[in-house]
Amino acid sequence: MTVDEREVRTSRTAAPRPATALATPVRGRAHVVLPAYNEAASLPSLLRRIADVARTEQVTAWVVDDGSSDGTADVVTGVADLDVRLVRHPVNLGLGQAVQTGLRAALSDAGEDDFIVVMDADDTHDPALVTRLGNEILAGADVVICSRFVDGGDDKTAPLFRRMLSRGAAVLFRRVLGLVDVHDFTSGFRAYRVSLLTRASTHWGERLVEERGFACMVELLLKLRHCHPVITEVPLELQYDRKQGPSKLKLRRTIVQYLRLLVRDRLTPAPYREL
Ligand SMILES: Nc1nc2c(ncn2[C@@H]2O[C@H](COP(=O)(O)OP(=O)(O)O[C@H]3O[C@H](CO)[C@@H](O)[C@H](O)[C@@H]3O)[C@@H](O)[C@H]2O)c(=O)[nH]1
Repeated sequence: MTVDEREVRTSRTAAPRPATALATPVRGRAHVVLPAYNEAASLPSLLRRIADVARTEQVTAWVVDDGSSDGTADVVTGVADLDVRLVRHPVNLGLGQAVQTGLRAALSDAGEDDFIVVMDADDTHDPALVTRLGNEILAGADVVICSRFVDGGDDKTAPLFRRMLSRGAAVLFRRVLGLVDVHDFTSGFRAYRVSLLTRASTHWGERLVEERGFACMVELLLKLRHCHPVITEVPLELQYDRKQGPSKLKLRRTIVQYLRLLVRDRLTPAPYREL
């Protein structure tokens, strides 16, 4: 089975896209947002791998250095053959704020045919998938999730307790939210159509991402779902064996954040009204 023949699912809740008979879709630039906290050891290798993708794709990488103390900002400069932009938080504001900063920076520069990718900066995500993500967006997807939990995806290189957390969260969110076509709610590797993020960002402004930690990925999906996006998934083989140093995910804190997000979504629908 080739990669392209592997499972790709489309959200059943998606509203039909209006006919754009006269417009020929154009493959735009990939804006790759990399939220980074103390990733000086991993970023050089990751940026080189993104530069390889930039041989065949138009790519801008947006590194958001979130108050790192290990010289993360210093390793970002001077990557050959890659357009890299650095945005810095003077102090650590957390993953959620770094994602929001990166999305806003990329949106301010992106054209309507471009697409925005968010991926981890720890070199465990293969940037070669960016091409596949662009194809999915061109084919009509609004959100593309790189999923560990569809055919062809896996997270077997990750520690057992981390795998249990991600799978448990996926089962819980699918059941409670009824988004049955999404299999990996917490993946940090995704692509978004620019017009979708612009709409959501205009609506929510600074509140687009309120979660500070890893729950921000789920929060974004919950908010975007009110725009009735077409959501597809492509398989992700997590390359956790490339990781330098320990995970920054705090297990108990993240479980609490996931549960709080679910309760808030169920009990207070007001901020999540239709867009
Ligand atoms: N800017 C910023 N980035 C942060 C912070 N904490 C973590 N990150 C960034 O978030 C990414 C993931 O952090 P890791 O510490 O590498 O977590 P992981 O164990 O690889 O997380 C895996 O599981 C998560 C939950 O399922 C997934 O969300 C994630 O994509 C990945 O698969 C990295 O790019 C890391 O720099 C922070 O405070 N600020």
